[in-house]
Amino acid sequence: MGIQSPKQPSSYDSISKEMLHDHQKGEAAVTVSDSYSEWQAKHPSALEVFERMIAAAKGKKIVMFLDYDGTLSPIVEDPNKAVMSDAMRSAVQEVARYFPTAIVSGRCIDKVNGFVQLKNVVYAGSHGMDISTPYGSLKHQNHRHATRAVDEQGNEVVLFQPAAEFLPTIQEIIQVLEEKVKNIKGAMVEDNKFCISVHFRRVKEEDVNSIEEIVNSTVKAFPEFRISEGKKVFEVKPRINWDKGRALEYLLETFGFNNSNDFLPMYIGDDNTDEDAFNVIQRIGRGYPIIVSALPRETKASFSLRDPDEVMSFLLRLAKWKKMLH
Ligand SMILES: O=P(O)(O)OC[C@H]1O[C@H](O[C@H]2O[C@H](CO)[C@@H](O)[C@H](O)[C@H]2O)[C@H](O)[C@@H](O)[C@@H]1O
Repeated sequence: MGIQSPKQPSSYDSISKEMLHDHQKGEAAVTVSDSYSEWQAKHPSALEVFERMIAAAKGKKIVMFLDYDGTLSPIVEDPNKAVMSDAMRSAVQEVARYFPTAIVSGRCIDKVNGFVQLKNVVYAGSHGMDISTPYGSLKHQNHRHATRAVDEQGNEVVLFQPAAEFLPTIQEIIQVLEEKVKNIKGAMVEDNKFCISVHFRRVKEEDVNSIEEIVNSTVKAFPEFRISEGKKVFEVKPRINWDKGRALEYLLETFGFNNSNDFLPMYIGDDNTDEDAFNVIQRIGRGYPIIVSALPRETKASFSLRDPDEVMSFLLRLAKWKKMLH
């Protein structure tokens, strides 16, 4: 780790069961009883410790990983309207001018690409189960699930899709779920290509249990799938050993950092699935895991930012610092 990171709370795994029953509170995270300032003392604001962070990063190659929803765009009622502001877009573009940058989202790649609309970043969709990286300029190894392809813009890319074999079953599950939730007002099934999001943000409180039962009973018939919970959403994913943490490792290797010791990954995210990436950064013992949260919560992140506005300030500051060094 670049600078002394504060002592971490108990393991993320041990809290996941509790999370499954937390949806009535709304955000599927385990909140802690600390006040925000007590919590921040354990997870200092990345803006407040910025100078120390960059001092420790000197001479190291920062690699930036950014989650999308709740990090680059605020959480909104309608998932289709979670647009990113132009100001945030320029901040990400600026950061990506100086550091290899990846957007790692639960959304399918096409959707997140449509929101972000930047060419100088790489995209990992479906919680890291769909990674598209430009062919030729990066250090691709021989991976079983990687194939060369041409994307919609005509660029040669390498697609890494470890859950490709599940695509037909995912479509089958989507049909079943859509049929079953169609009479529950506000419920929405989102096709994220290699995973499915069943949203209940706009569902009446008394109908949330019915949604949970529908998801549980549907997925029971497909034992090769599992359910996790995010921010007012149940997510159905293939039961494979792949997550945002594994995606971070794959991307570090593809960016060419597997045999080097002068890189420093920064990962900024707000959701439970981002904890897998925070865990990897803690395990490799280098880098800055930063949680976006306006509430104290259990996390493996060492640092914090309150909301997407603070994320934007942090990104701009980082780009400005690097620009001044040039
Ligand atoms: O990994 P992420 O990029 O953070 O994506 C996680 C999920 O985000 C989206 O849902 C969440 O944001 C919506 C828009 O603000 C909100 O309406 C919803 O309640 C949240 O759960 C997205 O729609 C999901 O597909 C992603 O998996």
